[in-house]
Amino acid sequence: MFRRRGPARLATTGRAGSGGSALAPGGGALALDGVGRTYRGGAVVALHPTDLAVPRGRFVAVMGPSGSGKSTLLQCAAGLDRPTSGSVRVEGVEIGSLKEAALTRLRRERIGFVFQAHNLVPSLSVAENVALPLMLGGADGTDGATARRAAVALASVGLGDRADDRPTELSGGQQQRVAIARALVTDPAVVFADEPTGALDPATAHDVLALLRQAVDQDGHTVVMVTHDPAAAAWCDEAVFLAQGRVVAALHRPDAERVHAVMRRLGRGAVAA
Ligand SMILES: Nc1ncnc2c1ncn2[C@@H]1O[C@H](COP(=O)(O)OP(=O)(O)OP(=O)(O)O)[C@@H](O)[C@H]1O
Repeated sequence: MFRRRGPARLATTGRAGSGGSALAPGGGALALDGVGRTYRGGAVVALHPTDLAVPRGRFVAVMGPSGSGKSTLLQCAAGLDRPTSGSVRVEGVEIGSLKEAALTRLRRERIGFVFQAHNLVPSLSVAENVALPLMLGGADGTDGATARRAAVALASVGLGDRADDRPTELSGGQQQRVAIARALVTDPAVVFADEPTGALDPATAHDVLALLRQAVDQDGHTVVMVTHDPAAAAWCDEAVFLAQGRVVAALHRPDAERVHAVMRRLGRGAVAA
């Protein structure tokens, strides 16, 4: 388990002989056990076998140089890609054992996604966009309960008064907040955020990160966020650093300066913390 308090740690524990790394063993919201991904019959190793356990109610940043395996890790953890080795458990459910339909349902109901491009549907209202995961899951849109859940999620991101607008009537930051409401509306086990502030100016990025932090602190959500930005990582409880497909470092309660220092080291080719 991650520790809430304690000294900063750069050290990670390796899997003997595999180069994988673990912040901590155990279950919780998300657990990767020896998850690896290769391409071209093993010629390209995007992710070496990796262990990672994320307890509920944590905000975790995944960082590392370009090509280090961040997206690969995220895609495997979120059930968007099938790893070539190891297992992923979401709330204890091993997703590799699920058939495609069950995996789709798990992704829809237990996982939230926030991407750099928010992918809102322009022809739907803001409220309808937020309700979309519920509707796709078979919710009855006419009984009021779906609309109420969407309204609560929208209010939680401060956009309760924009429910009837179209996404194009909102600013980029507001659209990203709608995307966060949409990710949270199903009360997922884990929210995966891939560069959620990559397209935003610093002030707007600040607001979006504060919302994700609030989702963790106030509502007990779990967020795993890929980011290149040390200032974004500083909002997290933990930062894990990848280099050449391996977890090579971790920071507890990271601050931007220490994150910068690790990234500088990794940029110079140092892969051992
Ligand atoms: N479909 C694929 N076929 C072959 N190699 C791939 C494929 N997808 C990813 N890779 C390789 O796997 C490695 C990790 O890629 P990944 O996209 O996970 O890195 P990343 O850290 O997310 O990079 P970035 O920060 O630039 O988005 C890279 O060397 C990449 O070229």
